Amino acid sequence: MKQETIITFIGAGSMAEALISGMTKTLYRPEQIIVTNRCNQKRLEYMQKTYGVRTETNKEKAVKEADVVILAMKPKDAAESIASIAPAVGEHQLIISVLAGVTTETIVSLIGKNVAVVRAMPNTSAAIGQSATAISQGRFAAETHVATAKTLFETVGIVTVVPEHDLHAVTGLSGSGPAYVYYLVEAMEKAAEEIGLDRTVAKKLILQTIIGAAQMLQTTNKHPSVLRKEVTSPGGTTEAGIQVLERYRYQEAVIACIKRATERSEELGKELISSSFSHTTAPLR
Ligand SMILES: NC(=O)C1=CN([C@@H]2O[C@H](COP(=O)(O)OP(=O)(O)OC[C@H]3O[C@@H](n4cnc5c(N)ncnc54)[C@H](OP(=O)(O)O)[C@@H]3O)[C@@H](O)[C@H]2O)C=CC1
Ligand SMILES: O=C(O)[C@@H]1CCC=N1
Repeated sequence: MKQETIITFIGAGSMAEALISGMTKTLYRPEQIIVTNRCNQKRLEYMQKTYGVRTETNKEKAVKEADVVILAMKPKDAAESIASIAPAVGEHQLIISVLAGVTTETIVSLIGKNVAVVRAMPNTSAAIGQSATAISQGRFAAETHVATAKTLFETVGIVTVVPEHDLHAVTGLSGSGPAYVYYLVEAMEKAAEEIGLDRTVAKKLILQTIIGAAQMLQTTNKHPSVLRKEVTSPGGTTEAGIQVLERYRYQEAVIACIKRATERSEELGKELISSSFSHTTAPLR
């Protein structure tokens, strides 16, 4: 990607911030990034002060200046938001969407032009360069557009290219994934308090336990069940603990959670279609 590429974010929330934080630490100068949102002026001031990026309240102007436009609003706001920028979008531009559930075909239809769209599903660990991102190519996107998107997301973590229908599952798995881990940590912190450990000591131990386990998975390449068995002495403490997790059907709960999140991604896409195109017969997938 050329150093002078201008990237405009439509939306300045958690995901935009995570990406901007990672991107400005690596390949991009803050001046290459323009951030817009709906109306939260304080948020734009924060983004400008924190990352040095340019901010713009005139969305059309921000879009016209861009080589790459990143859609980073909630799916429920997408119809109104994309309609408001559509007249400013040119067919030379690359549109990257991080919207959960919303297909490239829906975005092309909302813009109403044969524009290159790459759909991406990063996660908030982008903020520290540790996102697990999957991307897919829209109908009018060329390989060069995919390469541009890949380069962009590689500044904030690892990137894999998947067929678009897989992106719902990716969203349920790794898009939402950090929240499942944080939820586990919340529970471990509550448990530590109940069993009488000092909060600061417990926090330190929990954090290193998570980091250590993640790095064991990465560096040893052993199957998680093998690593689990290495911790579990017959008749010991781990076995006793895991028996309780089994009684509460821990694995079943996690599997159901990821399936439900995947299904919700599909629903979000359909909700946007039915709210945007209920009066048309536009061919959408
Ligand atoms: N959070 C996450 O972990 C992940 C999120 N995503 C996706 O990223 C997208 C954004 O999520 P997230 O950052 O969490 O959401 P936030 O609610 O944090 O941010 C949404 C942003 O969109 C802006 N916005 C709303 N309407 C418009 C509009 N009409 N024009 C321009 N901007 C608008 C809001 O501006 P204002 O404040 O002014 O209303 C706000 O800056 C979603 O589609 C989500 O599916 C994908 C992967 C992970
Ligand atoms: O919760 C959501 O809908 C978004 C998509 C993936 C993570 N956050």
